[in-house]
This record gives sequence, structure tokens and C-alpha cells, in this order.
Amino acid sequence: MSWLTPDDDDEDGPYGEYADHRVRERPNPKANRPRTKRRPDHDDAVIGMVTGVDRGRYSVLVPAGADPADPTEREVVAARARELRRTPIVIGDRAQLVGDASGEEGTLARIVGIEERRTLLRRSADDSDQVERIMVANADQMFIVVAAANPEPRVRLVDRYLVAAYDAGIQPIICITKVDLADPEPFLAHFAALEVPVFRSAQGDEPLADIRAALAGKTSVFVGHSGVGKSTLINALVPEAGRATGHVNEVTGRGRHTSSSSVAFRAATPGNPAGDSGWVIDTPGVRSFGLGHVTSDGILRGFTDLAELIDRCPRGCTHQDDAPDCELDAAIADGRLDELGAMRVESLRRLLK
Ligand SMILES: Nc1nc2c(ncn2[C@@H]2O[C@H](COP(=O)(O)OP(=O)(O)OP(=O)(O)O)[C@@H](O)[C@H]2O)c(=O)[nH]1
Ligand SMILES: [Zn+2]
Repeated sequence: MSWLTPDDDDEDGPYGEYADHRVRERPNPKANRPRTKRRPDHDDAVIGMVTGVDRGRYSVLVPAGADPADPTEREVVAARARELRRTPIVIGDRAQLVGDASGEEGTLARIVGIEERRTLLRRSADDSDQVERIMVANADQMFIVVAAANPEPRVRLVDRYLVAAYDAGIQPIICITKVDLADPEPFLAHFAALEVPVFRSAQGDEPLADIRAALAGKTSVFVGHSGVGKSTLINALVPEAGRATGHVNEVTGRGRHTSSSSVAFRAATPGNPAGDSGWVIDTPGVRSFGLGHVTSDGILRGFTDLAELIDRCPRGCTHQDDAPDCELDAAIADGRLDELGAMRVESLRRLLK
């Protein structure tokens, strides 16, 4: 599958805001969550969440109660400290702020460190490139937005998002839009065994209450190919987001790509037991993921139910159809895996390809 380059209105060059965020160390598949040490000399730092990045300026939301000196919630504009020049800072990061963190007009705080990340969504430029770029930190779930038609859904594209989510330790959720245009079920059947939650959406009949319940108390990153209706959905969930919606080109089936940097919005989810709001992170400019950095271990993270079997595979087993003595085949043959289990193995093998 071809890697589609993001739009680059950004000063940073071909990868927009991500160019600056190359992780320069050798990728280490075992350490999916790179540790960033807290700086002991900044113990008095105030912690806030990075919600936007624009030309070297970070918007950081300091939640109510995070700062004993000023318990109000506020948005602070910050620059990164010199010593963090090479440290990637992305949307969702918990940033340690020093200096003027009042958030008052004209003030500028300094980011002196990044808290350890719970999850980390990454991509590489293309599948042969092992240099990873980090995209979003601390997301709990990934909404994979795909249209039932116009543009035509592609299994392989959703597979790739799934791989990226599993590798990141993020729960994937499929949101299929435009179900007014085509029956989504044949397409969704490809993912049935994965037991990924699915939302079905039609224009003017979006399952907003159900989606809000899923968003409550969590951080959700929205991904999807241009034109699938991601902006339409985000605008419905976060009216003040004002995401530009494009029009699908009748010939190519592609949308117009209108914005270029990721941004976090707070979605109101009133009355939900999990919380009265949730974070929605839009990732425009990213239509696909290079998966060069992903190892099979990363993918297997999404298949904990098969882990015990896989542990019994011969060393170096690829777990593919043609792998000699793969325990997954043995388990299907002797009934330790039922029909659903066998379908999950099939899905796993598709993702491992
Ligand atoms: N029929 C139908 N059209 C929809 C639906 N959702 C969105 N659209 C239309 O599809 C087009 C593309 O929607 P957008 O929300 O701009 O899509 P996007 O995924 O944000 O695309 P980019 O802005 O290019 O990233 C718009 O003309 C929408 O009105 C839907 O459920 N049904
Ligand atoms: Zn195996």
C-alpha cells in the first residue's frame, strides 16, 4: 500500500509538525513507552496537557487543582526549554511547566520536561523506514473513521490503523460513516473476530450519545482517510471545534484536505458515569501510517487471548499459515480454539503480513 504524504503547510517541511519529532535513538520494540526522566531540579513544575502546537508554541491546559499557587483551570502558552530541543513533544503529552504559568495574555511559560507516557502512537515515513515519528501521547483509544462508501472502504487501510493502535497499546474502535450510502456489514465482517467496538453513523443520524459515552473520561485519537466524514463527526461532538469539512471529489473519491496539525478538543459528555468530558484528538494530515517501526510483538499486544498459545510456538515462529509447528494451527486442529478463535488467528495473520 502506498504511503500518502501529509499536506505540508507547516514550516517544518515534508512531515509538518512531526518532522521535528523524529525519535533519533535506535527504535527499541520492547520499550514501547519511552521513559522521560522527571527533572529533579523542577520539582515545583506545574503539569498540564499539551493540546496544540503551532510554530514552536505549545498550548498547555493546566487542569483545575494542578497548581497549588493557582487552582483555576487555564490554558497556558509555552515554549520548550533549550535542553528539550531534541525531545519530541506532542499532543497529549503531560508537560512540566515553569516560569509564568498564569495563562495571562502575553505570558509565556517554559516546558522543562515531559512526564512518562502511558501510550504512544507512532508511525514511520513508510513501511521500509524504521525511523519513527511520534504523533500522539497518552491516548486511551483510537477511533478509526471509515466510510461505508465514497470513498470506498479498504480492509487493508483499517488493518493498518489496527496495527498502529495495538502497537501503541491503544484500544481501537471502528466508526463507520455514511451508512446511508451503503450497507456497512459486509465490510465490517472482516473485523468481526477482533471484537473491536463499532459505531455506525449516517449523516443527520450520528450515534452521538453512544459515542459520547465512549469518549467520557478518556482521550481518543481520531484517524481516517480524507473524505470519510471525520471532521463532520468531530464538529458534531465538539461544536466549537470548527473543523473544516471538505467535499469528496466525485472522480477520485477523495476529500479536500483542509488542515495540517493535530489538535485536542474537550468534548462535553454530560451525565456520563465515566466523566462529564473527554478529549478528542484530531489528526489531520495523516491519512495512513508507515508501519516500518512495528514488530510482530507490537501486533501481538492486541491478541492477549492468544499469548499463551504463542508462547508454546517454536522459537522464531512467524505464526503464519506456512509456519512449521505453529501452536496456533495445533490449537485450531485439536479444538482448543473454537470457531471465533480460529477467525482471530486469521485476523492476526492478516495483520502480521
Ligand atoms: N452521505 C453522507 N455524507 C457524509 C456523512 N458524513 C460526512 N459526509 C459528507 O462527506 C464529505 C466529507 O466529510 P468531511 O467531514 O469533510 O470528511 P473528513 O474525513 O474530515 O475529510 P477531510 O476534511 O478531507 O479530512 C462532506 O461533504 C460531508 O458532508 C454521512 O454519514 N453520510
Ligand atoms: Zn506460531
